[in-house]
Amino acid sequence: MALRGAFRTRCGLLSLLSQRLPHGNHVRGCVSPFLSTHRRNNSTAPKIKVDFDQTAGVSIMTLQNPPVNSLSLDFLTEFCSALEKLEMDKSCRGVILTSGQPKVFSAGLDIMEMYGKSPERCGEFWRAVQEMWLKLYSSNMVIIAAINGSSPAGGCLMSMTCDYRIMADNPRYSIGLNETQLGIVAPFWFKETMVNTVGHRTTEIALQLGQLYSPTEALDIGLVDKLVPEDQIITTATQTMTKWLAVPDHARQITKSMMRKPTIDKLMSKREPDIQNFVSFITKDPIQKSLGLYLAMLKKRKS
Ligand SMILES: CC/C=C\C/C=C\C/C=C\C=C\CC(=O)SCCNC(=O)CCNC(=O)[C@H](O)C(C)(C)COP(=O)(O)OP(=O)(O)OC[C@H]1O[C@@H](n2cnc3c(N)ncnc32)[C@H](O)[C@@H]1OP(=O)(O)O
Repeated sequence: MALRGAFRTRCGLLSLLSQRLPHGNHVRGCVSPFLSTHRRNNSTAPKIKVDFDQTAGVSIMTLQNPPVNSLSLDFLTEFCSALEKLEMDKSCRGVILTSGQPKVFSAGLDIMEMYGKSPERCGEFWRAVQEMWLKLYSSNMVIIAAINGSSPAGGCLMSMTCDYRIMADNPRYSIGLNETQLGIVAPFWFKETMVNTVGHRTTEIALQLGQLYSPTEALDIGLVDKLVPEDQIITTATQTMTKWLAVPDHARQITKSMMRKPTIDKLMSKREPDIQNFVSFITKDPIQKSLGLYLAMLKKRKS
């Protein structure tokens, strides 16, 4: 049933894009799903900047994958490797995640990684998405998200893996799991991460509608924990970190694990079927057509 519903994607995509277009700039006419070019970030520049304050034991990880910090395979690989290094460094007890790109924390999974790719490549990509989630969600460090821009879908997932979320109080920004609006389905571990964050009923509504929330709405439902003016986001995250690091590590870590272990264990025991499920879903023709349309519309709304 879920798959059948998800195949009715054209309508969902169009309605999402027309909702998102600023100031009545609606999609006009028919958009070709065929994309001959797409500006890619093929740069070899580091996609993650790590600034470690040895005295405080805190690293700031700045996401810098222009233009919108989409989670590509390269980005995820570099991110996991940087996080693993910090995890293994006993002098690093806390991480602040933030974006180096204007207006966007992360645009979520890189749609180009799911469009027109071989099943093998899609599988490799999905394993990297799982790995990012597993590393963040099970980290022994305190992780605080300093959400200084929009954070849809995978960007919201990334934020929800953190222990505390501070968002810039700018009504132009939005956050949420909007997958259904793209005609795709948030996997069970996305869903459970959201349930663990905002509760079952709120998640049920949010996921079915593919709802994106303004910062004020996100604060209301508990999707973020604090709103601050954008220029205060890092100082607030640093102050919050000091409070969290005042708690003895072992007690905090065991408590965190107790809260999150059932969800982590569930994905660990279903990793391969979850990859197969994703590959078989995403490579279906109707899903591919929808993703193509969505990408084309993302570009078109600029012109
Ligand atoms: C039964 C179930 C079985 C299995 C499970 C199956 C499926 C689950 C599968 C997938 C789950 C996916 C989760 C995701 O994360 S999907 C990604 C969703 N993301 C979005 O919808 C965000 C789209 N982007 C935006 O809304 C905006 O770009 C923005 C608000 C983030 C920023 O707006 P701006 O106005 O600042 O920037 P733009 O001009 O829109 O974009 C600039 C540039 O970047 C390109 N782009 C934007 N987002 C993405 C993206 N996610 N991936 C790739 N590329 C992206 C955009 O096209 C522009 O490109 P050009 O400069 O025109 O080349």
